[in-house]
Amino acid sequence: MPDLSTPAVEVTDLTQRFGSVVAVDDLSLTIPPGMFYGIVGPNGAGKTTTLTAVCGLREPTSGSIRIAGHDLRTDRETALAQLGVMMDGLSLPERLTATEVLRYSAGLRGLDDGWRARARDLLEILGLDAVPRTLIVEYSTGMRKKINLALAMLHRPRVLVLDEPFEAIDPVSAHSIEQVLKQYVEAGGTVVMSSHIMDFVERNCRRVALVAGGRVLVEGPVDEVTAGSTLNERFVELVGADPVRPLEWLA
Ligand SMILES: Nc1ncnc2c1ncn2[C@@H]1O[C@H](COP(=O)(O)OP(=O)(O)OP(=O)(O)O)[C@@H](O)[C@H]1O
Repeated sequence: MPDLSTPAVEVTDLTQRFGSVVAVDDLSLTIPPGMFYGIVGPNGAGKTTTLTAVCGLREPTSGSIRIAGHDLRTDRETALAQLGVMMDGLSLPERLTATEVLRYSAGLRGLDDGWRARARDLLEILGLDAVPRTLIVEYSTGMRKKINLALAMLHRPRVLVLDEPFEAIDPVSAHSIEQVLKQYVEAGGTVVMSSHIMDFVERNCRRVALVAGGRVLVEGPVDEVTAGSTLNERFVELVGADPVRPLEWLA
């Protein structure tokens, strides 16, 4: 069972500037352990930038991050050991097969032999066991997502950080991934994920943060945030949607 007194992830006053662009603007989030936590927001809201900082992949302009109580700056190795990360753009050893990549990762992490059974299960559930000889370089976008998820889970981290995990994933695979993540949370893990799939967030996440312009617009239990509407409706209401003017050249 998770230590319920220590947040799984604590982001305090996080700011990330890129030149004159303020991608994340004094953002704070406290993510309790043992739950599905969703981060939603429009394109360019700062979701990926926030998750990139949480994973220790970029030093923020200012602010602090703690993973299961470990400060990412002062206790980096222990903080990162708590995390499994699935983000686009993370490089993979392209000339290896899925099993070889998992073996490589297990070796780097110094995992005991239990990784083999976990790897078999993950490859089977994610449907990657059907292409045992295919090299990563030959993988489709969705297959890359899946091997990244397997890599993220292989060492049984306390916290999984997933940036848009269902983008480019077919419905059957999405269903399998949803079941895997549910089991992971039931076993005490924490999933922090960004998504544009409101339906998924509403169905699975216990809490949600709606981010726009690098700030948290609203945060709380999903049913409080939705307040009787759907998450999709609340999203549009809070973020604001401009009416689309008629395109005369389509007439
Ligand atoms: N490396 C970078 N250099 C410059 N600007 C960046 C960089 N990364 C992100 N930005 C800018 O920061 C802002 C937030 O981007 P971010 O990718 O975090 O948004 P997002 O909420 O993940 O969006 P999406 O839903 O489209 O993936 C955007 O204005 C983006 O253009």
